[in-house]
Amino acid sequence: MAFFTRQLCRHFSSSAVRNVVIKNVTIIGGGQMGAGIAQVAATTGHSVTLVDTSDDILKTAVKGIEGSLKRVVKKKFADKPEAGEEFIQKVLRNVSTSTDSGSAAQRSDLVLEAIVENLKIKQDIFHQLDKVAPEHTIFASNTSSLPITDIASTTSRLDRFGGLHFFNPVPMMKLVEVVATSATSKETFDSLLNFSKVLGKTPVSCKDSPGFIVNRLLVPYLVEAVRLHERGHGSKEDVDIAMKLGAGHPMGPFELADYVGLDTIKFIIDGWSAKDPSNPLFAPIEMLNKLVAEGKLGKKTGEGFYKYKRLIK
Ligand SMILES: CCCCCCCCCCCCCC(=O)CC(=O)SCCNC(=O)CCNC(=O)[C@H](O)C(C)(C)COP(=O)(O)OP(=O)(O)OC[C@H]1O[C@@H](n2cnc3c(N)ncnc32)[C@H](O)[C@@H]1OP(=O)(O)O
Ligand SMILES: NC(=O)C1=CN([C@@H]2O[C@H](COP(=O)(O)OP(=O)(O)OC[C@H]3O[C@@H](n4cnc5c(N)ncnc54)[C@H](O)[C@@H]3O)[C@@H](O)[C@H]2O)C=CC1
Repeated sequence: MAFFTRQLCRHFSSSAVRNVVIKNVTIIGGGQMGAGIAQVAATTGHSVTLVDTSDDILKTAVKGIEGSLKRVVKKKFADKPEAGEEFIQKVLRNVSTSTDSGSAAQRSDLVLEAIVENLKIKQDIFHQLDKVAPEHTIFASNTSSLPITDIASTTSRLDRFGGLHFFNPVPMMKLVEVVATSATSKETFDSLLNFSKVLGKTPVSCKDSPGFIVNRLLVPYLVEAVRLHERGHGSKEDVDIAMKLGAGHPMGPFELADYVGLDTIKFIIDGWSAKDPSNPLFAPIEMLNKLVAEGKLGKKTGEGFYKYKRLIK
């Protein structure tokens, strides 16, 4: 039946592809974001294949998903630990792993990419997958900062390409920014919007403009926090306390930067700086560059702006 559906879909011209009901999902990248998205998609009954470059990374990703599910069931099944364990096993059965993105994509309604924030690497992956994925398959990127139009440009399915920008930690954060390029079809956009809702998230519609909505506003705030500190106008600790107690943020800017990952932040700043070199917002951030050069990438490596006892997974 799946084979028949695939063949049928191959016969559609791209403009004839209807709304795709997303059931089988391939997620490329099993890091913080990919693992979180896989967890939420599997929890909501999707069949998920998580792809990364090695089995070791994938093992760590699945362990991370299990750990996060344990936190979820502690609440959800507080009085029924056995039902909680059953729930975890049921969700995990919906997740398979692979180092072969091509064969995973062949079985997918949606290929969602959550790999390093590097345009060329993202473009190369989608270029390869475009050749093997069924005609109806929608491609989407979870990029924080790169134009979806640029990522999609190496494929022949511009109408079936959009942005699905999740927030970290994915199981807790309710927002998804659904991004349409000028070429994204209405059917594709509606399918992505609907998928976000089925995941239990609240989607907002975004144009393919730098930073979409949240990061357009968040990045200047985070940059100004670090500049303020570099000018000697406040310690990291005081800046974080101030923004938590004075502005009601759950994390201060330095805590949040460590949580996002300083390598990812550096990719974002360097990428925007290359595009807009005279913009003072993107001038090099010495503290950030030094920490990344030392491999101190934030909470995920145990040290960033702060030191952590327990690594997050
Ligand atoms: C300064 C540097 C300058 C650099 C400038 C450049 C800037 C460029 C930046 C670009 C950023 C790009 C990132 C991006 O694209 C978009 C993003 O994702 S931005 C990040 C958005 N996320 C946030 O803002 C997170 C804010 N924090 C929180 O909401 C909370 O702190 C958090 C929910 C993470 C944790 O809550 P907290 O109360 O602090 O801690 P607890 O550990 O007690 O957790 C509370 C509650 O939540 C459960 N939980 C937490 N994490 C998970 C998980 N992963 N899985 C399952 N459950 C989880 C936990 O179990 C607790 O449950 P209880 O029942 O309440 O005990
Ligand atoms: N960290 C955050 O708070 C957020 C990040 N994002 C975006 O999500 C994407 C991923 O970010 P994170 O999960 O934080 O990064 P991460 O560093 O935790 O994970 C990236 C994963 O991609 C894998 N990978 C790299 N190249 C690959 C390839 N060619 N094929 C398959 N897997 C590959 C890596 O092995 C790693 O496991 C980035 O585009 C980032 O901008 C979006 C929202 C929030």
